[in-house]
Amino acid sequence: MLSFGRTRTQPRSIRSMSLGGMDFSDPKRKNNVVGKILLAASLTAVCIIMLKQSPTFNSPSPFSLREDGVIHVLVTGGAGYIGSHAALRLLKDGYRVTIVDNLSRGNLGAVKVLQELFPEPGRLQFIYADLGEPKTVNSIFSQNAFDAVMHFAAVAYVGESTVYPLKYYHNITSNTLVVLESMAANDVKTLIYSSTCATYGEPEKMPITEDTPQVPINPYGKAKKMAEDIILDFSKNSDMAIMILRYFNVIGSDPDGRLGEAPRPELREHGRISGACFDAARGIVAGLKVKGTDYKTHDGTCIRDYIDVTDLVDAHVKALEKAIPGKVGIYNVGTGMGRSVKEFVHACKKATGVDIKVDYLPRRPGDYAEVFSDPSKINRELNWTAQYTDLQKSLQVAWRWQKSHQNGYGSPLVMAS
Ligand SMILES: O=c1ccn([C@@H]2O[C@H](COP(=O)(O)OP(=O)(O)O[C@H]3OC[C@@H](O)[C@H](O)[C@H]3O)[C@@H](O)[C@H]2O)c(=O)[nH]1
Repeated sequence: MLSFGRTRTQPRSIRSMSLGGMDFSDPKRKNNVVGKILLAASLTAVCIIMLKQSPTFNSPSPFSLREDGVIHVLVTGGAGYIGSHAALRLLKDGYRVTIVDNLSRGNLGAVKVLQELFPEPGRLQFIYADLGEPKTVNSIFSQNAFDAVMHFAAVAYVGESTVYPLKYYHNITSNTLVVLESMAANDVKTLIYSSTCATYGEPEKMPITEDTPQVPINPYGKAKKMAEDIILDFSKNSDMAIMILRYFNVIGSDPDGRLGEAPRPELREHGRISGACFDAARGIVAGLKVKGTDYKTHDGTCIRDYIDVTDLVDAHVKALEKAIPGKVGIYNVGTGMGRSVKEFVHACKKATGVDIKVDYLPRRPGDYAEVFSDPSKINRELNWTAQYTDLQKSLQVAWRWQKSHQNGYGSPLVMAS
């Protein structure tokens, strides 16, 4: 039985939740008032349609009808790549899940997939909201009895963070503060926080342990480090159970092909290496741009530790199960193996069967030469070990989804059919 051994006042219905939490901070959208209004109108329509189709819509909210002690997890960013995979795993394991997402980076189509897999009343609810709005967030918390929060929602491109640093500090650091304040105000006792290897910067010694000094070198890593610091300071006078997971480079997708990674095409220039390789393999872009060949590594390209998303969400569930009140656990989540960008591209060519054209460009601002993890602490303390360590196989699985979803989930604001 998934229970935290405590009873809470059961939540009221969320169906009247405002749709006002939209993120218009993207500089490209700023001056487009008409665009904002149209987007707001279409999102409102789409979300209402989705909620009407949702098994959780019919009143009263099934979430207010259950007294069965099932653990209720708030998954922020649950429409995104990692968040949706985590929500799938939680639902499969019998948890009750609420996804909060502003759809600025995530996809409604991913939520629809989850709803179709778990249509039973009281399993999954979706709330469209922006974590940058404290009042909205607090009302979501006060209307639901969350037992735990997995806080994934975040912008997460190193390159983009160097161009729009304020967006990163706001979206990552400030929004984490909002979530933490709402958790504290509503007595939510467990937090699993998505942090990153980017908080370490460019350490002199490899592999990276949790004691390696954190000296981030880009706004993304700095914003996450600041969020970690806020959480750590808060924890000193709190009985909240907290786990901070520092991910290395996440790849792959659901082995059963239900979910995948669908980054925004308009952010392609900032996108991660896996998406860039797949775009090149599909011929959507002319070729892959490898950014930097003069690093002090064995082949001149950056070295990263690629962790499969299935392993990553497993680490989250283990962290949730083993979180201890009043304590903070900090863990690297990686394979312990470093691979260069050139090695990654080679694996991607094999996985896709496409001889991807490669162009070599200068370094990307904010990049560090080499990071890979020492995962022994999480192996030992959470009994977690990466299982999907064959890079080519992980990329093959992701490529299958990419090929069968040429347009991702379709428009991010509509449901996959
Ligand atoms: O098109 C591309 C994209 C990326 N790259 C290179 O590939 C390497 C990996 O870059 P990615 O953008 O995929 O990933 P990063 O290492 O910058 O950060 C990533 O890992 C840590 C996570 O927490 C971050 O959210 C994630 O963005 C870098 O050397 C980068 O310069 C290219 O050569 N071409």
